[in-house]
Amino acid sequence: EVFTATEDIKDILHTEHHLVEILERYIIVEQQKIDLIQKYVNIHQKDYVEASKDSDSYAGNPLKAFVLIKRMITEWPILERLIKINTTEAFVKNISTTKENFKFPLEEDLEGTAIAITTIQQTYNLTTSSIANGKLGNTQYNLKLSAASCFDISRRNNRNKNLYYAFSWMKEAHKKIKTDENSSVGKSEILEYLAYFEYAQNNFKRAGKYLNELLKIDPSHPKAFDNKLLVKDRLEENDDSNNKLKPFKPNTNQLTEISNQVCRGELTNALKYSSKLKCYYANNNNPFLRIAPFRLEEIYDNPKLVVYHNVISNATTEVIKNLTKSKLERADTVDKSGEHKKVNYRISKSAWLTDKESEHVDKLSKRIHHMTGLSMESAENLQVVNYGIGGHYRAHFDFALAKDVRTPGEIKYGERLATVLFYLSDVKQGGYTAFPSINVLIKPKKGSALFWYNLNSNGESDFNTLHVACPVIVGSKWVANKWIHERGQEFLKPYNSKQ
Ligand SMILES: O=C(O)CCC(=O)C(=O)O
Ligand SMILES: [Fe+2]
Repeated sequence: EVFTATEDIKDILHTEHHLVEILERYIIVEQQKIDLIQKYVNIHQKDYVEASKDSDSYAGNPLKAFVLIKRMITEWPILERLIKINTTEAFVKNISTTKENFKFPLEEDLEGTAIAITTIQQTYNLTTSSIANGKLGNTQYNLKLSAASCFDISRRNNRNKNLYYAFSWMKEAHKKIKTDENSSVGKSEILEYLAYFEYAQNNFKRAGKYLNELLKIDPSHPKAFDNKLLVKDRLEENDDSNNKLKPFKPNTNQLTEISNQVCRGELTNALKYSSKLKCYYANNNNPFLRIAPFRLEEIYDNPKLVVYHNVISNATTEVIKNLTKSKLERADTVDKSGEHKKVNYRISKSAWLTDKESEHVDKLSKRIHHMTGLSMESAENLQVVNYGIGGHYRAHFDFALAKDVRTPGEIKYGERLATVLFYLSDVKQGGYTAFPSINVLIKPKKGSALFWYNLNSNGESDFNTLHVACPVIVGSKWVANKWIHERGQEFLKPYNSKQ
């Protein structure tokens, strides 16, 4: 699928462009054909008008007869052949090779993108109307969704039992259909859904209202009449408990709620990227770094969380992204049985790069050693990630939990002691890294890196390192993870190393 990495969406844009070029060529060829046929028709009609005035003298004129016969003998066969030339076949073949050789979206991409819109909406508290009219966050884009698109998003939410948003998008479709005359979705379909949603919320009055509206435009609607009787019964029951409204609520849970709040920057005293604990140039007593020390910003003390500014050059970020592009695979998680599973709480594609693969990757590992003072002996390869539409990763720890199965690497090298998270791109809107337990929110900045310890000074899992990749609203987010394990750090005593 393509929606899980914005890099792949770019390919889709190229695919459509290529298809349109084929269409343009097809139009030219067909147009030439039509033009020639039209020319023949015109000549005939001109002659015919003249001949019908006096067909005897027309037919008796040797010159006119010659021209007519010649046209029939020589030009008609050409025309016949021309009409028979099958330009469609080559065209169809061209289209299907394009579909084979270019990336083409699937139904699951449409589904994934619709879900992504709802995720963005829920995380950032955006109204359906504003999104449907092209507004994302504080930015107005030049795009309005049609009634049919709103209807589609509603139905997908309905199928996923996300009734709050299904209802909201259907109301939006209803609003839009009033001005959308050539809509591919009918007003009666929308009204039928709205009546059903109102009924499900015990709002029988409104359900009745929608059914009346439906019967007005479609008096023989197969279900509307029966449903109206049902609604009437419920209204006449006069049973209070029955008539209590049960408004839909967004599906959520406490952890999602807190994650969303921190992603929105709403948690009280949430530390922002620029709120400085301390900012200084570090050289870690490394002679290399005395010349070009790292610009380091301390964000949090316990767990230790720091940002290194401008730690990776533009050239290196581009090389790393390019090395990754052909290898990107949908991020999955490994379940208890050891099976890889695609999950909707992690919308991204990723690939691993080894130090051997490129001197840029190798240099980066050495740089991490100089930055952190930690040994790279037990570090994992570099994981490069490109997020997709609404790309995110729900609240998680980078260390394994007690219930998780340990990978052979984890058994051999110990836990993920520390994480270095490089930002390989800026993100236009959204896509922050958030730490709900300590109210820290970090805005991705191309070239900087976030570093934190996952284990406390006793080597125990630090649950305050819980973190989220907040949904990307607009933009392409690229990051790279380097996980450093316990093994190899024994003599470095990194735990208590205070600068
Ligand atoms: O992309 C981010 O902001 C965080 C990524 C992350 O936590 C991970 O990949 O483990
Ligand atoms: Fe993580």
